[in-house]
Amino acid sequence: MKLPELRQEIDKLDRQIVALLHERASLVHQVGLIKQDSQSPIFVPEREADLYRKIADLNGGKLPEGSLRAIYREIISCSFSLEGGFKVAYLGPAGTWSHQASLKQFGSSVELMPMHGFAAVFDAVERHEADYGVIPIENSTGGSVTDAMDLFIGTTLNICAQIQLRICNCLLGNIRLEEIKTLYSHPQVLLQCRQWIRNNFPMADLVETSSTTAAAQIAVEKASEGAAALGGALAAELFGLQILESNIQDKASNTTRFAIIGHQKTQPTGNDRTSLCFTVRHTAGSLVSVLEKFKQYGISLLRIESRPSKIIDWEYVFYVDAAGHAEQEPLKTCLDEVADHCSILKVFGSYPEATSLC
Ligand SMILES: O=C(O)C(=O)C[C@]1(C(=O)O)C=C[C@@H](O)C=C1
Repeated sequence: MKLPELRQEIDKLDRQIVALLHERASLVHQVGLIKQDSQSPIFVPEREADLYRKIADLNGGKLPEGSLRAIYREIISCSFSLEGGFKVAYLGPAGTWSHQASLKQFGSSVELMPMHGFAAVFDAVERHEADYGVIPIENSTGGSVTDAMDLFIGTTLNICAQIQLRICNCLLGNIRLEEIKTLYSHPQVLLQCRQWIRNNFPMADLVETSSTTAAAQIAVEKASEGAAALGGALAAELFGLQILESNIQDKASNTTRFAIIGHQKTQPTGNDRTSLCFTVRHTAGSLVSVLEKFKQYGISLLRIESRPSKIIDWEYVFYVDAAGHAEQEPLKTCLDEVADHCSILKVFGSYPEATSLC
C-alpha cells in the first residue's frame, strides 16, 4: 500500500477505536452508578490486575506490552473521572519520583495532591482529604525507605496496591561539570548513586534535601555557588535545568516499589503479596518459631527486615512481605498461628503482585 492509502486505513481504524472507546465509556458510566449506589470504591486493583493480565494474553501484535499497558492506564484513568473521580496524595512538590509513580499508577485524569512529607500523605488519606496515598517502600539499590516504613505501624490505612518504577537518576544543573562544588538530593538518591559520586565528584559536599524537587530548586538558586542536583528528568523539565549526565545510578535496573494506601481492602487475585509486621517476645527461639510457621505452610517470604520498635529500647519490629493473600489459605491460617508467637502482629494489606515494570 502507498502512504495515502495507509493513512486512509489508519483513519478508518481510528473511527472504530473512538467508537469503541465511547461504547466502553458508557459501560463504565453504568458501573459507576452501581458503585455509587453500593458506596463501593472507584479504584479496584484486583479488577485491574485481571484486566492487565487478559490484555497481556491477547497481545500478539507489534505493540510492546508496556505500550499497551500505558494506553490502558490512560483509558482506565478516564474511567476514574467518568465514575466521579478521586484524589491522590504524594510526596511533593511536583516533579518527585513519587509524582511520577502517581502518574504511572493512576494516569493523568485524577487529581494529584503534593504533600510536605510522608506523614502528611498518611494524614491526608486518614482524614479523607485524599482518597489514596502513594508512598515509596523500598529501592532495589538503596534498600528500605525507613521514614516511610515507620508510619505504617500507626495507621489504620491499608496497602491496597503497589507499583514499581524504574528510577533513572540524572545530574542536573545550569553550570559546567568542573564548577560543581555541592551535590544536593534526597538521601535515597544519594545512596543509589554513591559509587558514581565517589568516582566523579569525590571532593563535592553532599547535602540531603527533603525531595529531589527541592534539590532541583536549590540547583537553580545556588548555581553561582556551584550547586547541582541529582534527580529525575521531570524535575529538570519543571525547573529548566540541563541534564548534565543521565543514568548515574550505580545499578542500571534501579527500581523503587511504591505502596498505594487507602481505606479499602483488595480482594484476592491468585497472585498476591501481603505486607505485615510483628514483634516477638525476648525468649530463645521466638523468631525461629514464627519463621518456621511460614515454612510449615510453604509460604515464601519476599522480604524481611528489622527496625527498632522506638517504644522499648532494643526491641525490634520485623517487617515481612509474604506471598499470598491474608484472607486466603494457606496464608490465612498461617497468620492465625503466627499471632500466637508474637506480641504484636499487624497486617498492612494484601494486594496484587506487580506483573510488569511500568
Ligand atoms: O470494573 C470496574 O470496577 C470499573 O470501574 C471499570 C474499570 C475499567 O475502566 O475497566 C475502571 C476502574 C477500576 O479500577 C477497574 C476497572
